[in-house]
Amino acid sequence: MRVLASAPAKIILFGEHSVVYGKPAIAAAIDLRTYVRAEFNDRGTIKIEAKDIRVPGLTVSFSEDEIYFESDYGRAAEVLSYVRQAIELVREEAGANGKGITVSITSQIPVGAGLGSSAAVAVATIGAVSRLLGLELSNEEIGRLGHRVELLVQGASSGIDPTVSAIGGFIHYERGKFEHLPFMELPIVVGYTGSSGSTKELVAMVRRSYEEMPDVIEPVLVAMGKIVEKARDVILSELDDDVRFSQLGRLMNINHGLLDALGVSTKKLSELVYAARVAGAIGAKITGAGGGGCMYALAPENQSEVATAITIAGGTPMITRISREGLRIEEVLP
Ligand SMILES: Nc1ncnc2c1ncn2[C@@H]1O[C@H](COP(=O)(O)OP(=O)(O)O)[C@@H](O)[C@H]1O
Ligand SMILES: C[C@@](O)(CCOP(=O)(O)O)CC(=O)O
Ligand SMILES: [Mg+2]
Repeated sequence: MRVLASAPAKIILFGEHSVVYGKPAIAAAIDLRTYVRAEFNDRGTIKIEAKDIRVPGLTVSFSEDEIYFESDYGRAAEVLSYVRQAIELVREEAGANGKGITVSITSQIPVGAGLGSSAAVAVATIGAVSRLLGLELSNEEIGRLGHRVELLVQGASSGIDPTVSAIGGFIHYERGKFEHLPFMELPIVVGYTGSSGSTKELVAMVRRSYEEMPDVIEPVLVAMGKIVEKARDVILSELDDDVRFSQLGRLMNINHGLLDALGVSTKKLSELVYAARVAGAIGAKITGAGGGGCMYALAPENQSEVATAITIAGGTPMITRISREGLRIEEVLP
């Protein structure tokens, strides 16, 4: 038997980092996907073929008639830990420890770019392997298992990414509880810096600041939570789109300033944010953990000008759409 599952990337519209401290956040699944194929093998091992992951540190030695490859095995094992933990967790849930499983991954999501590649790969793996083992899990339950995978690998995780990747759409999330917000076409442009940041390291960095200066950092996190509640009110309001977008844009700019205050922006991210605003975006901010990765801009009237400005500033623009669908079982072959 062979199962192919896919799960989407996401953007965090408001509230990354503060969501780890129990504050609310708003996120949407987007139309970039990670595909995971799962099948049994008879060796009793876990085998992972990750076609889009590059592991640095490969050394190749050439002698007359032989070639030797050496790689940093520790790094390779670490990079694959989301997939491995996802498989182990599902095997345990299914009472199938020791069952040989091969998974093969292809992904459209840039890695470490704030678009939730870790959650998408965990959710798609759990979806494919649970179906393979005959476990009947709802997408919501798969989101919760994805959260456990992120906790095991990162040490800390709010759970918003695996939740939105599993269930799709546009959500308000707080401490494991989510609410679907009405679907809306968001006129956004995502700008990718081309560099990556590790969520595990950035979340740990914010934690250190919090522990060193709780009186300073706590009010920043509280303000972020208030931005999210205000944004939710605006999204649910009956206001005209132009008024709603202009209020959301202002909230995005304040949220970006606070993320910068936490130290998770970079020169390049800030350059893309300012380039987008100068080109007419009504709001622009980091999305995801930061330290590289992506920003997004709200540009109801001038998406293409904003995309050009991001390119001129050295980034890669992506015009994405919200994905209503979360985890999807694409194919089950006997
Ligand atoms: N296609 C993939 N195959 C295997 N592992 C992946 C894949 N995409 C992402 N990952 C895992 O997720 C990690 C990146 O997650 P993270 O630091 O949270 O950044 P983000 O979720 O923003 O992309 C990678 O280092 C790797 O461990
Ligand atoms: C920084 C954080 O709020 C979001 C991280 O998203 P990403 O892994 O950078 O896509 C962490 C979390 O919510 O667990
Ligand atoms: Mg992640």
